Amino acid sequence: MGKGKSAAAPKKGSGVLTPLVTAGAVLSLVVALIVAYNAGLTRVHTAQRAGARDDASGGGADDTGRRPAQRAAPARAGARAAGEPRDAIALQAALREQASAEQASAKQTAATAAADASACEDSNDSCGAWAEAGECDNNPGFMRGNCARSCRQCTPPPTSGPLAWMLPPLAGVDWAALDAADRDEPPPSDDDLARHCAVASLLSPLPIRGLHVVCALPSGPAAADRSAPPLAGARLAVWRDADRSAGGGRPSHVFRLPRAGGGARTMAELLSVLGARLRFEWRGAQWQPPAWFTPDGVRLLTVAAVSNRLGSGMPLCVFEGGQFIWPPGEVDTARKVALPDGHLATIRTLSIQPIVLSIEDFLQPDETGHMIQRALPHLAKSGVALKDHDLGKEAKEFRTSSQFFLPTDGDARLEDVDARVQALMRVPITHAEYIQVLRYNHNEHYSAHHDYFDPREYASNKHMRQETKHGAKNRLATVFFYLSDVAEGGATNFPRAGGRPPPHDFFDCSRGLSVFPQNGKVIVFYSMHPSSELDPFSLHGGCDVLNGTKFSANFWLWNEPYHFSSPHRLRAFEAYRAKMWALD
Ligand SMILES: O=C(O)CCC(=O)C(=O)O
Ligand SMILES: [Fe+2]
Repeated sequence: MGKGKSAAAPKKGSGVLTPLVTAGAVLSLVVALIVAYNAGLTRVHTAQRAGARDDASGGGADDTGRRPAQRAAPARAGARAAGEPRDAIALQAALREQASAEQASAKQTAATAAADASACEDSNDSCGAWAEAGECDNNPGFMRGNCARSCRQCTPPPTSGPLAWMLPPLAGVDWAALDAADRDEPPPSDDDLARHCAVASLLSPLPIRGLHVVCALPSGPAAADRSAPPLAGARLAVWRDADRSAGGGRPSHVFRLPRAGGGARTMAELLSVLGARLRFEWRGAQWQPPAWFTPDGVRLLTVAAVSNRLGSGMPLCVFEGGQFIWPPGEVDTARKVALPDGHLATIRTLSIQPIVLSIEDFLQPDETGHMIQRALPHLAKSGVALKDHDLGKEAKEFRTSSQFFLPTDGDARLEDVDARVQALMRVPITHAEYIQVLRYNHNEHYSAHHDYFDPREYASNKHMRQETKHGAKNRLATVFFYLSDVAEGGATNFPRAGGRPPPHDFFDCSRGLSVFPQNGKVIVFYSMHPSSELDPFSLHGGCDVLNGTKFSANFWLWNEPYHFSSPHRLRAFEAYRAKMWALD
């Protein structure tokens, strides 16, 4: 597991925990923590009591136990501008101060990018953290005026040619000359690629949309200037969409980063160059920017962090959708991942389209029984989020199980599972829903559906459209726990696995990939491509239990922070960030 420094320490005066806090501030901190804690639990319990339906409907219902939440919070100490987020939020924000990669890159951009700075700035240091905490939606009046950048209110700069992209173009770069120079350079030899680009395990036999694999080729004399900024003049090889089939294993793009203008000094500039070269698509300001990661999921926040690794021969991954997804490689590719307790789990690719992974050695023997015992007294019939074309139908036409959203706070074993899921997925636990425990009795099932909410299928559902930010925010991945053995039936079936067409019968479990229950088994599947587009091939269902009882659980991770987070999860995220976000 790679290591990196955490983002900069919280600043004094930004509503943040610092060694300088006074006794009064400590007191209000404790009060606010309790308020925030209870507010979170209350919301969840309310949702559960209301029988919140979960999964998208027929041939696609989706699960969520969530309801829009107005945050209750005490007044913030000190002056507060009208509408400024109040204390519980400031506190949540404080615990995550400068937590977001987006914020880090936005700040860097602001320093150097004249292009859109005037139109799109944050006027408060806490904007990024408030945005992470959901305040752009909860408090739009204040936030849009004061935190336009963090709320992604920015409009793209005018496009001025084929290379223009979403972020500021590098001043002084002659793109035409650069293109011509690239064309004139000899392509990298197989030997160079073999020696400097150990990318084989990251590539797949078909495109993985939005995952781009990058390595640095040995620099010629043009890039030997040691005083140059990181990566200025570096020559990169890129496998677009991690696709090894396209060019017979050779990179789809080879290009030099510009030297003029000091090269790409900020992450925004670097992404701008990459976006221009790879023709990233501009999809609107509400989408998160692409992000760089090491192949094992360390988020790289600065050009220095990228440069240091590329320079030492490490291939890197760019995720166009801004969140890490385990590169599936080939079917049967196995990777080891270190979990917080030190032991190694194994991730094995079961399917590439959709991406389905099996996780070995993840749950501990007593944990499955513990989840069942905690959930049992609360189980109630499962619901579904009816799509427009299913309105008027009943949930049981799709799904006949029982369920409970199990809070993890204050339960040491479940807090442990939280920390492990975040470490496994390389996605902050602040992006997670609580654990949805499921029970299927004899003949119970869930017809094939997606776990994501496609806003086009919920046009009449305003809440859903807001919740999904009109498409930019959604469930990214499902970590699925099997909590019991099942004598017969009860498989999870992916009818479109292997690129199959949509099924005619959403209850038919005979096609595609079937994963059979076994106590302690864990799989992961992704509802989004790395580009953050929804993946329709992730269609799946729970097949009839023919003999026995099936207990299982959904652990859903979104591509952005979920609408609330408990103090325990915020702390877990802090620990994660310190280890897995790198500034150099
Ligand atoms: O029970 C299963 O195997 C799948 C359940 C599922 O897909 C869901 O609850 O969303
Ligand atoms: Fe599902």
